[in-house]
Amino acid sequence: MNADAQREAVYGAPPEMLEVRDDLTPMLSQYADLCEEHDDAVVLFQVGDFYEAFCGAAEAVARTCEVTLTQREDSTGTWPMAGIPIDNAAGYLERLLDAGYRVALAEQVEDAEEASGLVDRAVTQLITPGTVVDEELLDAGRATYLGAVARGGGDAESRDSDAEDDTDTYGLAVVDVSTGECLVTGADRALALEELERLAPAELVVGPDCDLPNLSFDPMETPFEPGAFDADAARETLSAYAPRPDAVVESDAELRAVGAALAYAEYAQGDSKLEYVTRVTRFDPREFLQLDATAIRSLELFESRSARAGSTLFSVLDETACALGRRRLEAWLRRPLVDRDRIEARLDAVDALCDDALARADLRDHLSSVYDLERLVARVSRERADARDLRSLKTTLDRVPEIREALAGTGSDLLADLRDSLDELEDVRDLVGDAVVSDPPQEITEGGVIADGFDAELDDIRGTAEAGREWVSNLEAREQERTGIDSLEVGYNQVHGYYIEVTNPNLDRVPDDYQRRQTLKNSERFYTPELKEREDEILRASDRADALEYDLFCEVRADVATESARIQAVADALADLDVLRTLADVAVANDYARPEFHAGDETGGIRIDAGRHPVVERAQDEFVPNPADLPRGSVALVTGPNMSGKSTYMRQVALVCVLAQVGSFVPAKSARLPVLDRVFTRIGASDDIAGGQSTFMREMSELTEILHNATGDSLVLLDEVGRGTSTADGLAIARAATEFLHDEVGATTLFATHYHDLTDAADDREGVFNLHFTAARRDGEVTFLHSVADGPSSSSYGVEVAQLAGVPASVVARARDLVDETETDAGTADDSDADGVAAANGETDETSEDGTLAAYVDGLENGHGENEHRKQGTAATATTATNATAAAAEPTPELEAVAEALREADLVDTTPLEALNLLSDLKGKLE
Ligand SMILES: Nc1ncnc2c1ncn2[C@@H]1O[C@H](COP(=O)(O)OP(=O)(O)OP(=O)(O)O)[C@@H](O)[C@H]1O
Repeated sequence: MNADAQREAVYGAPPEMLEVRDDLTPMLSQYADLCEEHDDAVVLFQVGDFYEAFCGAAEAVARTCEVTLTQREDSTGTWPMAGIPIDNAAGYLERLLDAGYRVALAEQVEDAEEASGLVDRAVTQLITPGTVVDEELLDAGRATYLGAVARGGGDAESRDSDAEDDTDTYGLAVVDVSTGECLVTGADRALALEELERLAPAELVVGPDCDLPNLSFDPMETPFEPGAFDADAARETLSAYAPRPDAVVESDAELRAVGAALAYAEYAQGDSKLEYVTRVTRFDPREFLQLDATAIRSLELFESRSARAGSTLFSVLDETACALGRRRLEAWLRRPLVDRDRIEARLDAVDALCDDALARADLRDHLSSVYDLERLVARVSRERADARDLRSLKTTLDRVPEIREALAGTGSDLLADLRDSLDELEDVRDLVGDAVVSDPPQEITEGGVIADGFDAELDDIRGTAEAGREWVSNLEAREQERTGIDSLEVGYNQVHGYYIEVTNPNLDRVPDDYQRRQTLKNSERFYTPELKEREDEILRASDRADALEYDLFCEVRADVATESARIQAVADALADLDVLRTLADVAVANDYARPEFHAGDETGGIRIDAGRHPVVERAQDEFVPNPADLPRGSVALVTGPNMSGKSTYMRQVALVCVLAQVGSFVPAKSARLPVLDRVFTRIGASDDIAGGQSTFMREMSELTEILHNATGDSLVLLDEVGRGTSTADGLAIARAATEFLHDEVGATTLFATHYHDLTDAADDREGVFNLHFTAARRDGEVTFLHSVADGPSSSSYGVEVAQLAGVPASVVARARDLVDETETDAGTADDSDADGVAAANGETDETSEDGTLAAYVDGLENGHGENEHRKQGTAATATTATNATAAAAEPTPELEAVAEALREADLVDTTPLEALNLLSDLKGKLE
């Protein structure tokens, strides 16, 4: 049984219970019913302070949560049982979710003390990765989406079977059940899938006939009634959230997707409308800079793949003061803009804040005491908010006037608009302020929640209780006087209530109206009829007060819930403000510059003066800024040795563009940019290996994506494309792709390559040019300069990298001889101009054709230092080289062993780091 099947096996009513169904105790019968109704989840059944599971589900819960498996015995049998405490259920629920279970919480929905017979229970909440609302299970900095994908155009039969996949429309909708955010979009299959990857919902319901490939993220796929995807059913669901459902969506597929997403969200929340979903927002993916999952990953926006854990663009930018801002920053980074006006509006706002340190500091200060309003208001609507939540709402609203004040002097249209949309919500604030005490208890059923003066009846009841207590507190003195017993005491305990305590020696002086309550070793406890009456009065009043307080609290909460839309609008503005002030803080702290965009009718390229990589610069003592001047539609071929800075450079150009379109300042002295429609990346030959596809196949399908979809407004980064096959084929593919991108697509392209021969492509196309990174070599030591220069690279420094890695001196010396021989034979030592930096420094410069370690090894394998592609062109030279090598030296046994290990190494899939490890192993072998 696979893991999914194993999980599903414990869903539904336990078969052993069904066998004795009619004989089950009422409680277990209720359990079996609920399991049958919710046969897509583990039902956790509230029994007092615990959630219990039985039979197979109990075993799964015990195993997953590491709790004891016990038994419940009754006349019908012995049932395995496992329970988790309700008070700290979150950690256990998280374990169940992590293990891939879906959980249905069956809670007691009536007061156990008031129930006559069996307590009523119902499933109040389904807990799955996409529907969690519990704060402890949510990531504060990320939206948790549940997604639905639907395919348009009616059912499968009526769809034109000859139609191409991408002519079909797909709809995609996501709902964040914890905040009420609801987004819907539609596009052709490819674009919709790309958007799906970008939104990466934690859970997915998939409509009929949808054809989804393997996704790069791992959502829980939930089977959900196909009927929810019917257009009519979907329209019906959506109409509860939008008065004119067809005006919200633009296609049948979108309607089906958003209808199903909302229906599933409702189902998960106990089949009720989600009042806090106050807006369904439709967007077109083309309204944003399209970054597919590969680009998001390879640009390391949110996840770092290097050893520098945590070093992502997001982590560099994340100076947000509150969770609202953190989630908004994430959303902005995932979807940079393409609308020039909106970008400029954000940039104006950041600019204004950069100039106003005081406003920035004030905003940060106020925003840092802002609670997660979106999730708060959702809890209020779901009737899950407690008194502390309402106070947190008030604390947040108290900050609004101050935030408006801090914005008063800042001159930007966007900031002014945001300031205007900061409704101070005085009515809500005053209501909560008047109703709820300032430091309320966690429980809302045990009193102490509602403030004095809020409700006359409550004040009256409290007055009665208070008067009773005062009477009691004076009783001691009165009774001491009446009885003459100075040691007489009045006390209270939970079990017996109020009492008058008299020590044994004084018992003879006890008046007649004293009635015995309790006998202790040295004393007796009494009560009087009057004391009993007062006690009942106090207790009645407290009970009534508690009940009334609860009712009043629920009324206040419901009143606040009716203002959800207004509160959400404030949350929205606060989130934007926090991101804008964060971007300003980051810009000032890191010396970023405001980017400029080419005017509307200009079609300029990318021009960056002294650009830096925002993440790498943080990890370096000294980062070398580099310029970029990439005319629109040009292809820059970037060569240079391993470790010289090619990837960093290419990524930094892309990151500057992405940041600019987010509305952020950029790490550069200045930048003049086009508005890009997409950024494509194909980076690293051994990256992103998807199951079932060879590295090369994967590489080629990504290349295909790019060649098909890039436009003249796109930026394309290619790193070592073609390396996964033979040199001749790889070079040919790289060359053809370069020509196609230049001639047909017109996308601005940066292409890092070790194929030196590719650099010739610059000779016959004006828009193709060479850039290179170089290193300085002095006394056999190599230093990477990390600065970009015009023209192709001429030196590989592969031997120096080997030396840096600790390859034995004899091997390094031999390799150097081989390189020298190759260069002499090939007569290619004409590169002094190309490596201008090194030459200008008076350093020697050496050349090889191909900078990869693979090429170096190829040379060894062939018994000479020649490369395959070079051999093809100059057979005569190759012969000479072979002779020269043969004459040079007899290989020693150590070298033979090294050569053998190298022969066996699969260099196609070898990363530079692995290569260094390999070299270190070889060194070990020789030693
Ligand atoms: N401009 C720079 N200033 C300072 N250090 C840099 C710069 N660019 C890169 N580096 C440093 O050099 C290291 C290697 O850079 P990078 O990975 O870009 O090289 P590469 O040429 O792409 O190498 P490979 O061909 O092996 O992939 C980086 O991790 C960084 O530490």
